[in-house]
Amino acid sequence: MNDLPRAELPGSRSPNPESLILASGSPRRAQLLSAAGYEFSIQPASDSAECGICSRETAPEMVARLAYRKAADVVARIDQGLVLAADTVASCVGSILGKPHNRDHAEEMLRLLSGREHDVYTGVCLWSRRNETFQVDVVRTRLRMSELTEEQLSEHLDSLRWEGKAGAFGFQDGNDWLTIIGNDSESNVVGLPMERLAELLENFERKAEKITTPTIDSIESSDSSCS
Ligand SMILES: Cc1cn([C@H]2C[C@H](O)[C@@H](COP(=O)(O)OP(=O)(O)OP(=O)(O)O)O2)c(=O)[nH]c1=O
Repeated sequence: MNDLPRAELPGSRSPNPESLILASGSPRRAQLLSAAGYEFSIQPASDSAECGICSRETAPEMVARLAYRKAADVVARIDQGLVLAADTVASCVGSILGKPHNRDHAEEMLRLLSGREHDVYTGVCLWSRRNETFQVDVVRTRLRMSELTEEQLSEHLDSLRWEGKAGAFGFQDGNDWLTIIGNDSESNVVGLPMERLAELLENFERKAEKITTPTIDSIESSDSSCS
């Protein structure tokens, strides 16, 4: 056991002795972790960890891969700690919607989502530097967006609340045209599935995989069509 302060892991019977490092620049992820009482430091992954497109990937495969890449990027820069990385996208009628590049892109996404049900996926990667083990998981939340009027669309685009948000909307912004279907996780939409995260942290030592296993290849595809 080292001398670092322990990560506070609510609900955990044996707290992980490694300090928790959030590998994210997302203010929403930091807020969710703080609100749940976790102690952590922040080291965002570099932008290059998030690039890479593979046309054959599904949304859950993509968020798993990107969460893994973001964690790996930060792990390479630290000597100790338990790294937590995540990636969130929306998925609707076969299209994967990440963060919009500009207003037109945001409008295109919202017109696709308008009046439809869609899924938000968040991939989470926990990676122990001490043990060189990792675990990746993906959580889905199903939502419905009411048909947007032209006025609602313009108001939302003008507000710029779409910036930096997958699918060009923020569930946390309290829009009455967005609802979660069933009991799916709300925090998952905003960037971290807190209920699943607590379970992952609780069971991490038992379920994490050694870094040298072939599982890595299934996450970090070496396929040449994926750059
Ligand atoms: C769907 C949705 C996404 N989001 C946000 C969460 C994420 O910050 C963002 C998706 O982009 P991500 O690439 O997952 O995260 P990020 O670039 O903001 O931060 P980092 O890579 O450093 O971790 O969209 C909301 O805030 N509300 C929502 O309702």
